Amino acid sequence: MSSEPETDYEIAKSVEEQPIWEVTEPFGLDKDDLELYGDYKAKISQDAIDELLEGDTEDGDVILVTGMTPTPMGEGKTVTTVGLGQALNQIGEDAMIAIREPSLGPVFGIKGGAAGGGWSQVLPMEDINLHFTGDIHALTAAHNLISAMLDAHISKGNELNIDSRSVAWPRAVDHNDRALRQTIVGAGDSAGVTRMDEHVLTAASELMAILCLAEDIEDLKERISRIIVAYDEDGEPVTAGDIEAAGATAILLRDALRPNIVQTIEGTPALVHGGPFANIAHGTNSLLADYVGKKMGDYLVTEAGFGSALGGEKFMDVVSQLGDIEPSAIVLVASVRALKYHGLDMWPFEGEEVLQEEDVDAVEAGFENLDKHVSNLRQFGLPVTISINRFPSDTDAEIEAVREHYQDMDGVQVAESTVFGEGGEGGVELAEKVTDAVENYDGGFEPLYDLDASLKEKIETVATQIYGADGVNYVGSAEDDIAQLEEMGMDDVPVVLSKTFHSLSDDPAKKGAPEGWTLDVRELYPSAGAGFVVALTGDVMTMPGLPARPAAADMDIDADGTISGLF
Ligand SMILES: Nc1ncnc2c1ncn2[C@@H]1O[C@H](COP(=O)(O)OP(=O)(O)O)[C@@H](O)[C@H]1O
Ligand SMILES: O=COP(=O)(O)O
Ligand SMILES: [Mg+2]
Repeated sequence: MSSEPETDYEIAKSVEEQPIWEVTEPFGLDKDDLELYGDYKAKISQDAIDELLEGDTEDGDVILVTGMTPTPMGEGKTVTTVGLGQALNQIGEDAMIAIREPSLGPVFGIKGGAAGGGWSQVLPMEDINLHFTGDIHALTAAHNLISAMLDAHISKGNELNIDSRSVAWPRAVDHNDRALRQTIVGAGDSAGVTRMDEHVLTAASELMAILCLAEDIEDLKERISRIIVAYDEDGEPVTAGDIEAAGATAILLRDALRPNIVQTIEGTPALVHGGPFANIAHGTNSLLADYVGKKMGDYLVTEAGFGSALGGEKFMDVVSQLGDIEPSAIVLVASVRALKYHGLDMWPFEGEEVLQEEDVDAVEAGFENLDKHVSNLRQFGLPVTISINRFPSDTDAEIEAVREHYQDMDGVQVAESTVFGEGGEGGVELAEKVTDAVENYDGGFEPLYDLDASLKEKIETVATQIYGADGVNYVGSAEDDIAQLEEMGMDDVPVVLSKTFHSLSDDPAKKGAPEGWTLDVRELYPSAGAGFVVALTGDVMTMPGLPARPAAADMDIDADGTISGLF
């Protein structure tokens, strides 16, 4: 290792971690409240969760970190969440953070880990990016138990008269493996029914969403039993409860339901729990982690995936209406590289090198995208602070251009953040501006739609007011799906729109703030256990694929267990 640690892994290994109970103690959790997984990782015990949630401690303020439409590399929401949490503690506040658990898919794929980076990471990063406390493995096992019980039912008498062509429950795996997108199961099993099947990434499993929304074991089991796994010959839904899978599935998730707690590089307590992506699911960590976090701290900094039109919108229209949580302030992460990516209208993505050359004109041309995210977020009645996440190649002229463009804009403030390179110290301006915004917040938060609006009204509200579409085309099975959902009484729930994260529109090639287009919704299906409806647009993959040379190709481990290539 060179004198100065350089990679995320080297920086993480250069830090002396504290025993996790010493990190949580000042925030009200002592060693007896934790179920230790070694000295640096723990789950919070059910008794401690119950005590926190039933206690009369006032909830802290929730700061939601979202972002502009990102390059495929990501623009630093997780880094900013960790860095801002550290910065708030540096300025004397009691702040917690809550983030999602990384999936092995992107870790070994393109994007790499999701434990932050530089001097704003959660530790132990290699555990968190790999097996952590086993929650995602438990989810995968639980998901596939339902699949196995469903196929056993179909091939052993099929008492429920399931139409094997209408199975609605895929299999799951926690890898980006395009070869598993469409599969044939039951081949060669003489008693079995050979049928088409598919695999989703575990992050896209409805069980992941359920784990992130369930409040206790009873709620978990009840949600699982509501999962629609297939339809019978009369088109009636068949649930996981109908095939008697709810109890066993809940057993497999018993421990996974409890939030994990670790620490940041600077010793800020970090809840890491659940991992739905925001393009194919609702995109934020578990409600239980949020509930515990806002009891433990005066501030809870949490992130929602991809750009604000995906994770941000879903946090405020879906999560805040399904759970007891709402933000008091928004941090909108912007980067010079993403502004240039939009300003240069770059698609397909040509790599970060092109975006590292100084180009103030391209930065200014990219404001179209960031302006749209600002105006979108202001519709929710929340104060917005733009955090310019400074990368090493950014120049003062580029940063100044961003500051100038937003410093006099109504309803928004701007701060430069160097938390990647400097940890909490690099986020003091951001922390001071965000706490100021929270203090002056008038409590005007409102989701964009009421739950009693029709499914079409909800979809059209998001499409026109957030994505910038002129309207919505219902193609494929969408109209029939809506009719069936209304008949099932699944129309008074939030809608999770599944859409590309590369654009505000449903066309990944369109950068900036596309106008004069219509959103195509091609299919809708119920997530009856999670309590929302998913609407599919474009050709978003619930099973991403690996590139020809994935990040995994550069990973290695040496004789003493030192890992390289994990970032
Ligand atoms: N200011 C920065 N300088 C250098 N690298 C950064 C910076 N911010 C983020 N990164 C890196 O960019 C990638 C995306 O950051 P991340 O916080 O995961 O983004 P997001 O959560 O928005 O997807 C990670 O590899 C991270 O380490
Ligand atoms: O769901 C996506 O999350 P990130 O934007 O943090 O990668
Ligand atoms: Mg992230």
